Amino acid sequence: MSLIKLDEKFLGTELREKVDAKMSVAVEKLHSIQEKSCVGSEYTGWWDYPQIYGFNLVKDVQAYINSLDVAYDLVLVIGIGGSYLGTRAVSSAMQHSYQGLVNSDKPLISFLGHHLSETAMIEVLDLLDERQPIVNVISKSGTTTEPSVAFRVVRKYMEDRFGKDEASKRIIATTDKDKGALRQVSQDLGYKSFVVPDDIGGRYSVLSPVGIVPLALAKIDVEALMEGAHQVFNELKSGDLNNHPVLRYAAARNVAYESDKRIEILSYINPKLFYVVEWWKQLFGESEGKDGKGLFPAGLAYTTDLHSLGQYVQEGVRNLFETFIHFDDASTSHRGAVEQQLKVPVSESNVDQIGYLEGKRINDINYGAMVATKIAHFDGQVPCVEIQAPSLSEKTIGALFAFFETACAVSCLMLDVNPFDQPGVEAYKKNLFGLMGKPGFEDLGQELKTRL
Ligand SMILES: O=P(O)(O)OC[C@H]1O[C@](O)(CO)[C@@H](O)[C@@H]1O
Repeated sequence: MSLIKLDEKFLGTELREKVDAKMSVAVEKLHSIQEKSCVGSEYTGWWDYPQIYGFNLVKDVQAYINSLDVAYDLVLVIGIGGSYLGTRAVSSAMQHSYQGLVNSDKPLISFLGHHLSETAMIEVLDLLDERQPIVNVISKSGTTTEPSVAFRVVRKYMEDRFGKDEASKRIIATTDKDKGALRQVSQDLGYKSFVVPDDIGGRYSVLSPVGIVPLALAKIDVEALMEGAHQVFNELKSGDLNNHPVLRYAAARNVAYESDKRIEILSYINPKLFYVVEWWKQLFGESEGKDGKGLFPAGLAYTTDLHSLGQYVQEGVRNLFETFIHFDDASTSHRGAVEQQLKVPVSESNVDQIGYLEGKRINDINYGAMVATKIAHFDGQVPCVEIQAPSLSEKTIGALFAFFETACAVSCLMLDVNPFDQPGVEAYKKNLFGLMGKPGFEDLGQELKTRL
């Protein structure tokens, strides 16, 4: 039985039949990934990564962390896109939302290098002042502008505060095994370093050292994360693949696209999943949005967004396909791993007119709102599927990573696009080089300035 399930009831009969008819193609595309015969096959190192490398990686990283001779209470992750989103997805979901303000034996985790906001950088420097930081700078290419700028700022801060020797013990680099400026800097300054595998692109890299090192530093259960992913990859190696939720989700997206849907909304009812959805947006956006094709990946937080964008989803342009994501019973306390429940209190007066909810768990009301929304959206011509996972944990998030990575690659192949490149991202990067005067981009810079 699959760890993650897919409910297709509200896809509608017509689309469900179309999904059935697509399943042989989905299975064939999965096999082309497994056999490394698909387009972009040189970047399929994420497939089955837990079994091949992941569990050993976890042991190596834990051994390294146990051998650290600096104390820390803050992990600062510097990276952008696939070099930070997976880590942020897991840490936001698993740590207390007010980590740092409530009692906890776990370090705070913070992020930089994913923007160019001076104010936000200054605020992170303020935070570093309050803490004993350890820094993990992560860039596969080692040359991305945003993390390079942030790292230069933080490196100076660390060297000024701790001196070069101790700073080099508090900085860990994760980058290409031999290419790029970050590899050079870490060799020159003696940083501990980890390698981003050649055959894994940024957005598929969360289970590699890119995610495992910072998450382990933050004392998150990375072995369980790996175990969850391993379980899903294993499920996809045999059995009745025609009915496997990963492939049915990929086929449902494809069928929705062919039925003129152009936007996929990933809806969630637990605010702690915000960055899981941000991770998903990069995964599908960079993988599928090319050659003039692809569903635009959007995220909606319910019930919050029902009071802002809900009107559009119900009655705006009918080009939407919606995927709901639901974890069973997500109320475990992140302070002590003790199951906690919260019910609507009984009240003598019913002046607020919610007496009918007395004694009900908030979670049950929340799920009720999700089901109500799903039916309403289906009735408003938005075909919907629901991804159902066991209770929120490192293991289920790991399973979800494997679920979405595989579904994304299959979905792209069904659309005849390369799931593993992102040529379109270069356009803004080149323009920025031109406008900021990078050597070699002077002519482009001149030309752009005449257009301003
Ligand atoms: O790890 P790097 O090389 O800094 O790249 C970060 C991100 O930038 C991109 O190359 C472009 O957005 C992503 O694919 C990647 O996740």
